[in-house]
Amino acid sequence: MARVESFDILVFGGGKAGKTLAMDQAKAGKRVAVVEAGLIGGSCINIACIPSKTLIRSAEVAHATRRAAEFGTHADNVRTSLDLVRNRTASVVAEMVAFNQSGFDASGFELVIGWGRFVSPKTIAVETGNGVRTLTGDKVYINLGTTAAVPDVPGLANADPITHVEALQLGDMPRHLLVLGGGYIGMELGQAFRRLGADVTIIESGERLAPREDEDVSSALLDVLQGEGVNIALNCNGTTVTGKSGQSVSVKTADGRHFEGSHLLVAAGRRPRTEGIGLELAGVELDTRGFIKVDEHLRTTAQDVWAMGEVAGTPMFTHASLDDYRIVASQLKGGSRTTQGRIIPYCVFIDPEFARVGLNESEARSRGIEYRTARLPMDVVPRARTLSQRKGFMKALVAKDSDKILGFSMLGVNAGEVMSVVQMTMLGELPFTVLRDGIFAHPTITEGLNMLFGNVK
Ligand SMILES: Cc1cc2nc3c(=O)[nH]c(=O)nc-3n(C[C@H](O)[C@H](O)[C@H](O)COP(=O)(O)OP(=O)(O)OC[C@H]3O[C@@H](n4cnc5c(N)ncnc54)[C@H](O)[C@@H]3O)c2cc1C
Ligand SMILES: NC(=O)c1ccc[n+]([C@@H]2O[C@H](COP(=O)([O-])OP(=O)(O)OC[C@H]3O[C@@H](n4cnc5c(N)ncnc54)[C@H](O)[C@@H]3O)[C@@H](O)[C@H]2O)c1
Repeated sequence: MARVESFDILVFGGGKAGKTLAMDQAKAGKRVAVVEAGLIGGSCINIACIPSKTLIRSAEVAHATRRAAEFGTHADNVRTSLDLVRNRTASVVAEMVAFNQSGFDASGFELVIGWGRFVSPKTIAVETGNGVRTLTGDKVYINLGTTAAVPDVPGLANADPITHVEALQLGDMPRHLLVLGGGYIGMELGQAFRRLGADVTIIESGERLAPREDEDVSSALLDVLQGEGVNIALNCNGTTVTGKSGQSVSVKTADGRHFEGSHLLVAAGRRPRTEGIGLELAGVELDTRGFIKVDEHLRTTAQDVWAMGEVAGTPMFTHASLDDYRIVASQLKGGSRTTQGRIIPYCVFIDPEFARVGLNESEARSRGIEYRTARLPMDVVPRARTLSQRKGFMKALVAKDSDKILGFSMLGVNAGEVMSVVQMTMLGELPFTVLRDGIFAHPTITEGLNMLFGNVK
């Protein structure tokens, strides 16, 4: 039996929650190790949020340059070099990785690079470049994330589809990008590649984009994307795939539609990283969807083992994984923070952005909550006019029998930032009248909240 190295805290997977916990505990004087396959800083900075938002910014510049004449400037012969876009993305990622690495070094935890798997309760064998190391922890925290799901569509796996990982590293412009899935990744990357110069077709099995949002949101998202020439095919069921991504690929639907492209990006949801890593040897049980079963304190079914982030079924956002860190850190300090009742906002980084916090109408209805609504088209917000960014709307839900804000949705320029203002009002349990009557600087997008909440009847 290999020598077993003991730690106070052993973190399995260095995602947002895991790396933050490791730094925090190492700084507090604990002996801490993190087992990480190779992404220094986790998915967000290497292959997900940061590279995608960097690519999206390049796409915004390309789009704005093409619209330059509208603003009085002529920019002829606009062309995009995807290799330069890729280099910019890679350099932003490299800076973030270096920044994370220096934070890790300063905190003093041990980063063990290699593929890990449980070999017994609270004990992980890691295949490092220098042989296998076996580590155990008094307390173990699992933060392994998810990978792109490849749905069971005939011919799909054989077509070698790309995922977000490869899409964010392409150096040659796809002639025609087919995107399987019209969710967050499909919408964000679909619009970005269209703006960078590719033809794009999004192939979505559902009857509308973003089905968790209200129907008015789904149809506005459709208008925005179609308005820029993204071809969107809904209700695509019984699909089959032939050909190879990177050469020539085609997708057919059961009702006879047929899409031809040069590349196929699969963006059809996520799969937890729970297979083949010995969770059964550790006593860690899974739920019916294959995610790690946790309680509201993020405790797994194994003694002194917690799970955090996407692998634990937490909503798939970096800020939600960070809040999982807060929950486990609070327990280490004798606190009682839990996952119950937390408000997790989100923002889809299409342009204009879509952001939501709290309930939308369909959720309020399905929970039997009575509400009042207010709606405001972005077109009437003065700042949106000065920016020529007039698409979209704001919508708020207010309780029927009190002035409590129940939720806010916005498709519009700076939606993520405006949403945060509403979120602070909700966190402070302030009435909607604070946003109706507060003095906001003119002309900001946020001042639209005066008009929006003025529309609450
Ligand atoms: C394209 C894309 C864009 C996104 N954009 C946003 C966004 O704009 N905003 C937002 O909030 N969220 C976004 N997300 C979601 C966000 O990236 C995740 O929710 C976030 O990174 C939290 O992940 P995590 O902490 O669960 O784990 P991760 O960050 O995925 O960390 C898990 C770590 O475990 C390691 N690992 C896995 N298995 C093993 C093993 N057996 N041995 C050793 N190490 C292992 C992995 O290498 C990885 O580093 C995006 C996701 C994608 C895919
Ligand atoms: N801005 C952000 O915060 C951001 C950005 C990207 C990703 N994310 C996170 O990552 C998660 C995963 O993103 P995603 O886009 O992969 O998943 P998603 O769940 O958002 O969307 C997947 C879409 O694929 C469709 N689909 C599934 N199987 C299909 C099939 N066989 N054919 C056609 N369509 C099919 C689904 O109906 C759905 O609309 C998101 O849910 C989100 O939590 C967040």
